[in-house]
Amino acid sequence: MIIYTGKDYQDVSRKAANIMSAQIIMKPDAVLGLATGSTPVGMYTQLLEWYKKGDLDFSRVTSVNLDEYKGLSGDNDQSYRYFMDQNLFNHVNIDKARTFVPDGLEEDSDKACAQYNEIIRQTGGVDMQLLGIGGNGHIGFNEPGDAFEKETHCVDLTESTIRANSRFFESMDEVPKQAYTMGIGNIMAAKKILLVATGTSKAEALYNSLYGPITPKVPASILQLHPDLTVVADEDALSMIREKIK
Ligand SMILES: O=P(O)(O)OC[C@H]1O[C@](O)(CO)[C@@H](O)[C@@H]1O
Repeated sequence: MIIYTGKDYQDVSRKAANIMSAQIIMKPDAVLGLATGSTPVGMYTQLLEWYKKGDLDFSRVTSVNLDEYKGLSGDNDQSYRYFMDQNLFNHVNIDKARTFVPDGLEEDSDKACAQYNEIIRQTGGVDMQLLGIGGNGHIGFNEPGDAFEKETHCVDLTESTIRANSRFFESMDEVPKQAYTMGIGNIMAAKKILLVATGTSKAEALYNSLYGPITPKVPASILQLHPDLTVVADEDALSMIREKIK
C-alpha cells in the first residue's frame, strides 16, 4: 500500500487525477472502474482540464461504474449515470456505448446484477478501480454486514448512508432505499485500486479500513489484502492514522 498525502481537497484531487491519467496514458484502452460521490468530483474536474489541453485521450477507454440507485433512470439528476455524464462523459471523447453503470430501472434485481457481472466480465477486467469511502467504511454501496458479498448485488442502504446522501435530495424520503453495487470480489479483482478520501468525517473509517481488523463490518478493510492499493488523502482524513501509527 502506498499513501500519498494532499495538502487540501484540490491537491488530493490533482494527485488522484495524475495517477488516473498515468493509467490512461500508459494503457490507452484501459478499463477504468469509476466512482461517484462528492470526493471524486475534483479529480474529474482536473481530468477535464487536462483533456481540454490535449493531454488525455479517452477514445479507447472503457468504464464500469461501481453502483447505481435502484429505481432511478439515467436522466434523473440524482442517478449515478447522470452524475457521470455531467462530471465526465459528456465532456470527453469517450465512446458512451463503452461506459457502463448498473441499470437502475431494471426491477428484477437478479437480472440487473447478473447482467452487470456479465458486462464486467466482458470488459476483460478493470485496470484501475477508483474508490471513495463512506463514513461507515462502505465502498461502492457495500455496506457493513456479516459477510463480504462477492459480485454485483442489490443492497438495502443503511440509515447512515441514506442520511449522508440525503444532502443531494430534497428530503430523506426521496433517497432511494436500495441500490445495485459491484461486490467486494468485483472490486478486489481490479489490477490496481485508487482510494481517495478527504475530511475528518473519513478519518475513523480510513484508520479502521487500512489498519484495523479485516472484517465485513468495515467493508473497505478488505483492501488491505489488495496487492496494488494506492491511497490519496488529506491530513484530516489521515489524522487518526497519524495519531495511532508512529
Ligand atoms: O465521496 P462521498 O460523497 O463522501 O461519498 C463516499 C461514498 O459514498 C457513496 O457516495 C455512496 O454512498 C460512494 O459512492 C462513495 O464512495
